[in-house]
Amino acid sequence: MSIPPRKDGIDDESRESGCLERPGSHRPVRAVTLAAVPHSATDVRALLGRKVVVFVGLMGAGKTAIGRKLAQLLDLPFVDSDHEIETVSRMTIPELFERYGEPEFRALEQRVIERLLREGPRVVSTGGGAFMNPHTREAIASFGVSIWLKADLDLLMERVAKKQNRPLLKNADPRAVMAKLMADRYPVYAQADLTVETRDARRETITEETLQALASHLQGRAGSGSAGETQ
Ligand SMILES: Nc1ncnc2c1ncn2[C@@H]1O[C@H](COP(=O)(O)OP(=O)(O)O)[C@@H](O)[C@H]1O
Ligand SMILES: O=C(O)C1=C[C@@H](OP(=O)(O)O)[C@@H](O)[C@H](O)C1
Ligand SMILES: [Mg+2]
Repeated sequence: MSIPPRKDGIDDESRESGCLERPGSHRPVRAVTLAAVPHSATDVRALLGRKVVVFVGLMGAGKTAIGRKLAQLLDLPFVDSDHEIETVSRMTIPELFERYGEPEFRALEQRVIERLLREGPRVVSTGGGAFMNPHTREAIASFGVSIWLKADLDLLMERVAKKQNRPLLKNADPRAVMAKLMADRYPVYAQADLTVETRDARRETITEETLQALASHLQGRAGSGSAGETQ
């Protein structure tokens, strides 16, 4: 009794050798797919050249946390624009909002980010409202590669609940405020050069995924000479 052929039509010898024969041809074709080789941080650093990596996105997305880790991987300086604002003003963000109001905070934020962008290659994590300013967006487009770190509402709310340092959320219904900010800001964040979806995963995992997304983006630019992409 002969062994019935397998349903997929591939004989055992071909399966073991990883070679298939195309119907009507005698040239063996490799049936194995090479996994994409991850890019090293050194490659990405070289591809970046003088560009600044800029994180944008809503409060709680992890811009500060992931930006810091990515800077370590790339061996670049890390600056968080909110921390820089606090240093130059010698006030906390809530104090600035309270004493001078949001418009003053936004003006200072614009000046600080423009300076940081001119100071050479680095990773900059911005505060959630910074990218809404058209001048800041323009400066980021000239000097940087922008990454929108995108998260869902539940994750954002879980993360921001840990600290009471975000004046916009000092409200009876912070979830409704965040939902409104999502509706207002997402079309603008979508103008970033690339989007990285984040989730409840280890910082190291999200940072590595960000590195690979950045590599693909920069390689695309290097290869095609195109201005950029939005995912
Ligand atoms: N991948 C992650 N896993 C667990 N906690 C995270 C992660 N990313 C950020 N966090 C935490 O969530 C909170 C908000 O992150 P943060 O980086 O400050 O966000 P953003 O700067 O976008 O507002 C912080 O307490 C931070 O430690
Ligand atoms: O979304 C915003 O407008 C803000 C986000 C905050 O930064 P994070 O996004 O780092 O929390 C901080 O800049 C300020 O409270 C205003
Ligand atoms: Mg932050």
